[in-house]
Formats: sequence, C-alpha cells, structure tokens
Amino acid sequence: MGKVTVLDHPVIKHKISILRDKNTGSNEFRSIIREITILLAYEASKDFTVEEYDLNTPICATKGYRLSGKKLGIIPILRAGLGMVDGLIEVFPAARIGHIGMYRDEESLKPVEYYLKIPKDSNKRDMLVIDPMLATGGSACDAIQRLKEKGCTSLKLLNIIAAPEGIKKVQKEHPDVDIYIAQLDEKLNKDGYIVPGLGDAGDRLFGTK
Ligand SMILES: O=P(O)(O)OC[C@H]1O[C@H](OP(=O)(O)OP(=O)(O)O)[C@H](O)[C@@H]1O
Ligand SMILES: O=c1cc[nH]c(=O)[nH]1
Ligand SMILES: [Mg+2]
Repeated sequence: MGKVTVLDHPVIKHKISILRDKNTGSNEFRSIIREITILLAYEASKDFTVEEYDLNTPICATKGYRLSGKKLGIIPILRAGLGMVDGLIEVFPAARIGHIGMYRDEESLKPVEYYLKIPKDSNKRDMLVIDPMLATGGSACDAIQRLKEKGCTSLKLLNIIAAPEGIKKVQKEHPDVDIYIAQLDEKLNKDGYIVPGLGDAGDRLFGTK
C-alpha cells in the first residue's frame, strides 16, 4: 500500500489556515499554494539519490553532491494543479511538464478528461502528479491510470489538502503510488467538497467565482 506523508509543521498549519479563510483573495491564495508546494517538493524528494563530485569553495577543495537519479516529470491536473507548477519548477528547474485536463461532473462527481499531453520519455522519468485537492480521489486515480497506460511506472501524488476518502481510493487502486499532503482533513460533505477544506481550489486560484 502506498505510503502517506503529511507535512506536520506549525508554518504549514499557519498557511493552510489562510488558504481556508474565505476572505483570502486570489493573489495571496496563489502565493501560499506555491509556498506549500515547495515544501511538499522537498518532502517528496527525500528518497532521491545523489552522487559525489569534486569542487572548490573559495577556501578549499571539497566534495559536492548532485542529484543523480531519474529525470523528473511534473503533471498538474488542470486547472487547479497549475497553481502548484511554479513551486515545483523552482525546486526542480530541469523537470519536464505534462498536463492532464480533468473536471469533476457536478452531479455524478466523476472526473471527465479533456486534455492529455505528456513528455515523450515519461516512461523513463519519476513523475510527480500534482493537484491541490484530493477529495473523492476520482480525478487523481483516473489521472494516474492514464499515465500508467502511457507507460509511466514511477509515480508520486502531491496534494495540499486531502480527505480520508480520497486517500483510501488511491491506496486501493494504485498501491504503488506514495502520497504527500500538507493537510489531512476530516471528511467530504454531500456535494463532495472537503470539510473544512478551502472550497473550490480552481475558482479560488483563478478568481472564477
Ligand atoms: O478527488 P475528486 O473528487 O476527483 O476532486 C478533486 C478534483 O476537483 C478539483 O477539480 P475541479 O473538478 O474543480 O476542476 P478545476 O481544477 O478545473 O476547478 C480538484 O482540483 C481536483 O482535480
Ligand atoms: O473541496 C474540494 C473538492 C474538490 N475540489 C475542490 O476544489 N475542492
Ligand atoms: Mg474546481
């Protein structure tokens, strides 16, 4: 079963609370999503490998380290996943970026795919799937399934807020995928929104409500 890592940190608690506040505007919302994503990126890359190399500081010769594992791919689930892209490429500037477009049908809550474009060599890369919200888990599970159909074998999922229902579904359908979240919330409401959550992440990022 996939491992779940929750960022348990006072600064994250502080920032998540600002995201939750309905009076927080899009500009601040976007920058906090970006900041938390940077911390998630560090956590999700703890198992990356490094190799040693020789370098000179202004003082002496010493050993340096550089990342030596597989190349990275970042896959935001549109739209809201776009809010996390900047934070990730700040940490991993050489990563290639693919996109998967999914929206949740408001009645059935089932994800509907409308776009897919990923790097050609995605099957050789470590792929980070990003979306601020993991609610029922339908969008994440379908996105991961589509990437697997395209040959991806190394996948991690990064979310800002997750509901237990979503985590359970990803663990059941994709036991090989580890999940990194900033906050585990209580539950879903009858409309499939995370409680207490932060509302519709896409609308809050892009000011569409
Ligand atoms: O776990 P789930 O129940 O599938 O819900 C989570 C999905 O819902 C939101 O997207 P939304 O459908 O609102 O599309 P948007 O990003 O375009 O706003 C969110 O960004 C996830 O992709
Ligand atoms: O609470 C939720 C659930 C799904 N999508 C969102 O943006 N928010
Ligand atoms: Mg939305």
